[in-house]
This record gives sequence, C-alpha cells and structure tokens, in this order.
Amino acid sequence: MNAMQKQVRRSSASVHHQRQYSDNFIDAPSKWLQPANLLQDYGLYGGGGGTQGSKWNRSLHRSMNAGSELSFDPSAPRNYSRSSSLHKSGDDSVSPNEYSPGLLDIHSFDTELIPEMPVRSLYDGASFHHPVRGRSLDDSEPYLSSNRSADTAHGLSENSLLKSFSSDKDRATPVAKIKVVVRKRPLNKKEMSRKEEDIISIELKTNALTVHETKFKVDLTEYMEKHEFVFDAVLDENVSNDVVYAETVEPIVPLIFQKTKATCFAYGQTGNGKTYTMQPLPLRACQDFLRLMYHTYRNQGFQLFVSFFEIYGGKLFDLLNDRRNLFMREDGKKQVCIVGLQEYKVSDVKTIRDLIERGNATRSTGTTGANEESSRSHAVLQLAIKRSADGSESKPPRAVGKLSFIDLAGSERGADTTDNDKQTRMEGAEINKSLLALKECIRALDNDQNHIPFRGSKLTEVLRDSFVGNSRTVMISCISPSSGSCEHTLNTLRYADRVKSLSKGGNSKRDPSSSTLNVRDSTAVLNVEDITTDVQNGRNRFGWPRELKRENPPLADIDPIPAGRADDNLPTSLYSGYYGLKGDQNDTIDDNFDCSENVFEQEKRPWMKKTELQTRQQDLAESNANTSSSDDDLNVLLKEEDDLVTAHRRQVEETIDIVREEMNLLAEAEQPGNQLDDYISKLNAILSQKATGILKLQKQLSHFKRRLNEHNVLVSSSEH
Ligand SMILES: Nc1ncnc2c1ncn2[C@@H]1O[C@H](COP(=O)(O)OP(=O)(O)OP(=O)(O)O)[C@@H](O)[C@H]1O
Repeated sequence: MNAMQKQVRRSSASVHHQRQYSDNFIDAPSKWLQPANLLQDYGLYGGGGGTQGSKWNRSLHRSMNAGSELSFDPSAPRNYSRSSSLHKSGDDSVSPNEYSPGLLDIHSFDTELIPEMPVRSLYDGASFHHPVRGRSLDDSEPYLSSNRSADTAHGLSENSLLKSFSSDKDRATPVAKIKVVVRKRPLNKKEMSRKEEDIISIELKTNALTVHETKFKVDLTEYMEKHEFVFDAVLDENVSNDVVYAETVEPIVPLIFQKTKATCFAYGQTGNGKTYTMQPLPLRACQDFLRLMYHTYRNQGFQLFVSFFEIYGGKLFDLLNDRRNLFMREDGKKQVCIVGLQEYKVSDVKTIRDLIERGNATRSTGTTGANEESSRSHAVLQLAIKRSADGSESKPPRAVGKLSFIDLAGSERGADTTDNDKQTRMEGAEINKSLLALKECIRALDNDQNHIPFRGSKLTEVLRDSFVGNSRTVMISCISPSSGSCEHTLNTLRYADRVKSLSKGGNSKRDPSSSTLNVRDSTAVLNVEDITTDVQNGRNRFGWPRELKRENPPLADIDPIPAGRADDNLPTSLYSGYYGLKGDQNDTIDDNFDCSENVFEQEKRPWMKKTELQTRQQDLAESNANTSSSDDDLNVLLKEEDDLVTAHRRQVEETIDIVREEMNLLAEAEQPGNQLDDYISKLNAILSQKATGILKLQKQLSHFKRRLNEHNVLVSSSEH
C-alpha cells in the first residue's frame, strides 16, 4: 500500500465504510446486477418482463428493489422499514406474496383513500431535506420510517396532517435556483480487480469533497495533491436513491404547481451512475405530484402529463411514439416547444411506470470502452402540470409548470474511445459536442455574458428553459471513486463547480421575458409596431429597455452612418473591424431582428417599392407643408438603417460565434482525425452560407444608403 493509499484510508472514515460497501456490492451482485432477481422483483409490481433487456428498466427495477421508493400506496404510510427489508431481500427468502397488496398495489390509488395518506413527508424538512449520511443504504430507510412513526406518535391526526400539509405549501422553504449535488458511486468490480483505490473523501457536515491525486516529482518521488470542492450537497456511496430524491427533486415538486419550470439532470463520465441515479426520480416525483393533485389541490383541475424523448445524433426522437422524429420550435412567447411530441395524461402510478419503461426500452444504448450498457443519447422525461382555465376538465388544459429529467449521455475523452467502433466514436463526438455546448452556455452565464449560445446544440436548446426565468435546476454530478478515473472525476467536479457558481447571484437577471438582451436564440421578428410599443414602454427603438446601459451600443464600432451623411461607401471593413475591435467582448446583440432572407423579404418596407426619384420628389412636394411627415419619413428610414445594420452585425456575430464554438469543439473534443475533417467541411459550409447572407445584406445596405442620400437631398432642397 503506497503512501497515498494510506493517507486516503486515514483521511476519511467514509472511505473505510465505502470499502465495506464495495465488498458487499461485489459479493452480492443480485442486488443490482442479476436480471433474474430483478425480474422477480419486477413481478411484484405486476409488470411484464418484456423489457428486461434494457439497462434502464433493470435500473428501474433495481431502484424499486432498493427501497420503498417506488412502492406506492396512498392508503398506507410509506413504510420505509418495510422497504428496507425489501431492499435487503436481494435474497430469495421473501416471496412476492409476502408483500401486502397495500404496499405494492399501485392500482389502488384512489382519492377515497387519501385521508390516510401520510403527506407530511413531502414538506418535512427534518426528515427529507437533510438526508441521513454516513449510514448504510439500509440504515436510511428505518430512519425515514421512524420519522413517520414520530408523526403518529406525536398524535398528528389526519386532519392536522392535512392542515400542516396545506400550510406548509404556503411557507415552503425557498429552493435554490441552481443546486449542484455530487454523488459518488462505490468502486465496481472492474476497478477492484485492477486494484484501483478510492481517492475521494467526503466531509458530510460541510458538503466538502476532496480528491487525492497521486503525482510524481521530477525525481519520481510520489506525492499527493489534494483538490477540494464544496457543493450544495455531497452524497457518498452509502446514500440510497430515496435520499437522492429527497435531496434533489422533492423540494421542487410543489413549485411546479406554481408555474415553475424545473430541470434535473445528471452529468458525469460514462459508467458513473447517471442512469442509476436518474432513473428512479421521475416515478418518485409522479407519486408526489399525484399526492398533491389529489390532496392539496384536489378538485382544482390540475392534470399530469408525461412525455419522453431522446436527443440522439443532434436529432429528437419520441420514445413513447415509435421513435418518431420530432422538431424543436419556439412559440410566440419564446418558449421551447417540441413539435409532434406525444404527451400522455396520467392519473396513476402504474401507467406512469409503464410509460417510463416503454420509453426506457426504446432508448439508444450501446457498449463503450467504459460501460457495457452506455446511454448513447440524452433522454428527456418531462412531467407537465396543466390546468384548464376554469379549473374544470372540460376545456383544454394549459401548461402550469414542468419538471424535466435529463439523463445525459456519458462524457468520454477521445483517449478513451480508441477501442470503440466508428459508430460509437461518432456518437461520442456528438455527445461531447452537446456537452461542450452545455459547458459554453454555463460559462457564458457564469461570465455574465449577454449572449448565451443556447443554439450550440439541441440539448442546450432544450435546457434553455432551465436557466432563464422562473426556473429551478438541479444538477447531479456522478463520479467514480477510483484512482483510475481521477482525471475524469476532476473534470466532472470542475464542471459542477462552474455550474454551482452560477447560482451565486440568484441568476434571475436572465429572464428573457423581462429583457430582450438575452434573446440571442429567439427567432421572433421585431416589427415596427413592437418597436413603437416598446418606445412607449420605456424601451429604445431597438427594443432594449432604456435603463439598461449597454457597454457597447449598437453600431459603435462599425462605423455608424449618421442621418444625412452622404456616404455611399459601405463599411467594407465591417467584418474585420468588428471582429478586431470587439472580439469576445461584444456578445450584446439584438436578436429580436431576424435577418434571415425570408424574413427580410417579408419585412421590406413600403418605401422600397417606390423606385423613381420623381415619384418621391412629387410625394415630398405634396407633403412639403407638413414637416412632421417628412420627419416621420426620416425616422422610418433611420430605423430601416438601424435594422439593416443590426441584421448585418448579427450575421457577423453569428459567424464569429460559430467559428469560435467549432474551434472550441475541435480543441476540446479531441476527435480522431477523420472527424476533424467532417467538422471542418461542416464549418466551411456554414461559413459560405453566412458569407452569402452577409453579401446580400451589404447590397441591401448599400441600396438603402443611396436612398437615404436621395432623401436627404430632397429634404434639403424642399427646405430651400
Ligand atoms: N450509487 C451506485 N450504487 C450502486 N451501483 C451503482 C451506483 N451507481 C452506478 N452503479 C452501477 O454502475 C453501473 C453503471 O451505472 P450507469 O449505467 O447508471 O452509468 P451511466 O453514468 O448512466 O453510464 P452511461 O453514461 O454510459 O450511460 C451500473 O451497473 C449501475 O448499477
């Protein structure tokens, strides 16, 4: 045992604990490795075995097996101690029949049974928001159960429970906008056989985590470098999925009824437990949603909808509708909509479980060098709470809030993909690209940039909602304890650290509905009416709120063309000038103006149709007496000019962004050579497309300037 190993073992009691658990973990694979037992367990829930091949469903079964988490009977308290025995019962001694129908019969969900529902736990900070730590997986269940029995012991009647439930709703503790939780998994068999050590120590009280990295001096003597991190919560290998749920999603559930959009996603290297962690969460959340719907919000017309899709190779597929291809769009309110996505209204847990299993079975998985059953896609499961306007079910319901669960595909380094086939490497490239895009967004938010490159990937487009407006985001970083994964682990933790820093300022400044600054990704067109209204509403003519001081006012560096200036030369250095002068700093742009060709065609102003100078002269002579109309004309023209230049600038910025993102991609994704070629040709195609767009805009701008010149000549001649 080397010095580092000794130190690691000495440094944390949890390491020792972990060892014990790891041994169990290997000695008793039936807990979560043997499909046979899992199927048996699955049988308990009345499901079929048709999807047992899916890692997801096995994981679901595992999580069912791992506790009371998924057993749901509103008529009986959540019997955690019972589930604990169920958990222990990876052994065969307990037959399915031994479980009371009350515990396992999820069909029995009925509002009539609700009075007996132990609802308090949902808001019981004491029992749920502070998970039990340093205990074994099994230990945590009796703890929860003891809390429950404490409720009864305190003589809380059903009514008082209900009352406390409702009032707790109103004084629910504020939930952080972004919460970053790290979960460490136990060492697995492979790592043990390679004699890899646990290099992660966790300080539960302070939510601190230390990575002990072995390094070598020049003279080859070994030394230990410590990397310390602190997160919102740190969960060690002994923590059950129950506790993970309580720590992450449970506090958010009630907020969804209050128009909140929330996202929970797992991030981490392939094989580190993202699926294992994420898989049980939606079902647990559904249980709580149903409890609230049938209880606190009883008869208020709330409905629960489930949808499930995956992002694979940059495309969207409906996992509940034969992998139908889906398209992402923005609606009038700049909300992301997935066109064609099938949503299912659900009112009982069994249906939800069936749907989740169906989706899981359809999801793309594959084998990578690091994980035999690796998720090769990002899976997005959404639970939407809707309600019809009058609270009844007669009218079509409208969305109230949404909770999305995103199981990200595993991140891999190029170096780890050498033994993968081409398909897997291509998948890896796409996955890395989207994770990189996610990182770029997080970095941009972190740096307070006004432009957030959400459009970098489908994943970030979907996730955009999570970072803006009334949203909550929970990121669970899954890490391996193994010394062999040290570099990966540090990458994951640094990533998590960056996300965590986002939460520092409350981050509400980025709500695009309150400002147009952060709407780079909007495709909405700012038309004249909008501008006028905005001016009246205290915004300037570009749609920016007046009180917002822009560091780089539009056109400042691209040679603005003052009204009346007879300068017909296009700022030919526009591109290079802008790029050179502004570089990274200028991410502030007005994207409300869509400069795409089609839009531009639709947006042509009436004055452009008047081509003859005489006509204009005549028009102008007729309205000569009315100088205000001439001013109006000029204003319209000036606005045209601004719009054109803004559109032009946006083209340039987009191009720069694309180049920058692609360059980052090339630098960071560590792609094998053949994929570099793909990227470069893709980049070239995008650039030439953008160049054509820019040329067109330049022509239009030049044309406009001629017109403006003519107009000025006319105005000055009429004045004389
Ligand atoms: N906390 C944990 N306790 C016990 N087993 C775990 C834990 N986390 C992960 N595992 C096991 O490790 C293996 C890999 O986990 P999982 O498939 O969830 O990884 P992943 O991060 O989703 O991988 P990928 O990104 O490749 O899909 C699984 O067999 C899983 O059961």
